[in-house]
Amino acid sequence: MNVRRLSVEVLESWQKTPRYAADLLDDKTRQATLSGPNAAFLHDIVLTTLRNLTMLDHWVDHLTNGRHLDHRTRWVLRIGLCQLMLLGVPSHAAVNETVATAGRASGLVNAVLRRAGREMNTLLAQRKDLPLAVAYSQPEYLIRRWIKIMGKAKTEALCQWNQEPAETHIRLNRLHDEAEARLSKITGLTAHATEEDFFLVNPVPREALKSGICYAQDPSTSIAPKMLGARPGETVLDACAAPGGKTALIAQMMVGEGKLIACDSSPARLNRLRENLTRLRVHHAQVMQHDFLSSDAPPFGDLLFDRILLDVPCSNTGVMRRRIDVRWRLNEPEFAELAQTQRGIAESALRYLKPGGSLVYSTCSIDPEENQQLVKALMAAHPELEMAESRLVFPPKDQMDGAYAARLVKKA
Ligand SMILES: C[S@@+](CC[C@H](N)C(=O)[O-])C[C@H]1O[C@@H](n2cnc3c(N)ncnc32)[C@H](O)[C@@H]1O
Repeated sequence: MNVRRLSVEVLESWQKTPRYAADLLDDKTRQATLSGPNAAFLHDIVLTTLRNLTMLDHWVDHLTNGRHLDHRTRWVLRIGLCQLMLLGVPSHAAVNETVATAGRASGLVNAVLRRAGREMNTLLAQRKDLPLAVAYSQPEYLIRRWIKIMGKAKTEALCQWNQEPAETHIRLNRLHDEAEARLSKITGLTAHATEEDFFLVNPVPREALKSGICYAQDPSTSIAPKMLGARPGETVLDACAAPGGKTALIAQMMVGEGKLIACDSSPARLNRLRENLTRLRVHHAQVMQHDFLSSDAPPFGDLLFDRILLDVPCSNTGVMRRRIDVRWRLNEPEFAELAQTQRGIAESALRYLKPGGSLVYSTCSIDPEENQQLVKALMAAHPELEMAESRLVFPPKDQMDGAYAARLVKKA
């Protein structure tokens, strides 16, 4: 099984389809029945290549003297350089195995990778002098936008953060009676310093996740549900709920008492939400399909809620380390489009908030257009709203995924 050939296949289909790299990797791993070190190596090559795409292209262009290359040859060179320059694969293995996948371009690939071996130290040393967009492989418009928002030092810290492979955290699911006892027997868990019931895991405890005693989620995902502060007996709406990480935590806080309605507009994502809630033993949530941008009456009728969580769709700029596709799929006009969607969902959901009730608006974005500016405009249009608290998580400072949450109270 040639892992290099498989990685080129995954990267070529990533370029042709809008599918996520992680999903393509899962499919390929299954089809090729890869496991253990081979599966891990395939993941490493593909994700490291995508995370360093601009840097690798800079090297490809230098080492080929700017020669025009077909798509496949470029991917072969990128994965070859990725192994040599970034993954520390011994040069004979990186060169020979990559050349073997190159077909008619094998002569060129061989010459370029051998030249890279000779120039490696110089090329790596030159990285620090390159523009941030090249050295950290982030789109130029994002770098410009971030420098304007937060200055160069914080932008560089964020770029550095985004280049590290993401760690996996799990949350202990207290709705499962045996969760605590069973989790205590698992090795490789480190309790999170500040977020209760969250653990850094290595390796990922797949059987424990399947059994529902825990759920894979970053500690930052608990901020909005905790800010919402749902209590037993209340009537609570999670308006954009799928796949359900936050719904499950809200359900745990309500200890099964009261009314919890979990909505989402996407039927496919609602299926995942139902599966997750069943596995996590969330029995009292009612799952309903509703598009908060449509003029349809909501399936929960004229119910008003004590608390509403609005975990709206967003740019995902807080989770770019984890979601490698984001930087290459997002474009600048989308920020304004997203803000319009977010505002529309917020306007619609506000109608169902009781006087005296709380609405938590949250995103996994670090961009003010989707966060502070949006909430400010919403409050300006709704003088009945008061800001109770807000928090922006900045990954390099807080050492977790980026997120924003603001709790707005509707005056009684
Ligand atoms: C950030 S995700 C929610 C994540 C979820 N809260 C969790 O913790 O697992 C945003 C969700 O909003 C849903 N969504 C997008 N537009 C919507 C709309 N107009 N009305 C309701 N849900 C919508 C998407 O399908 C997506 O599942």
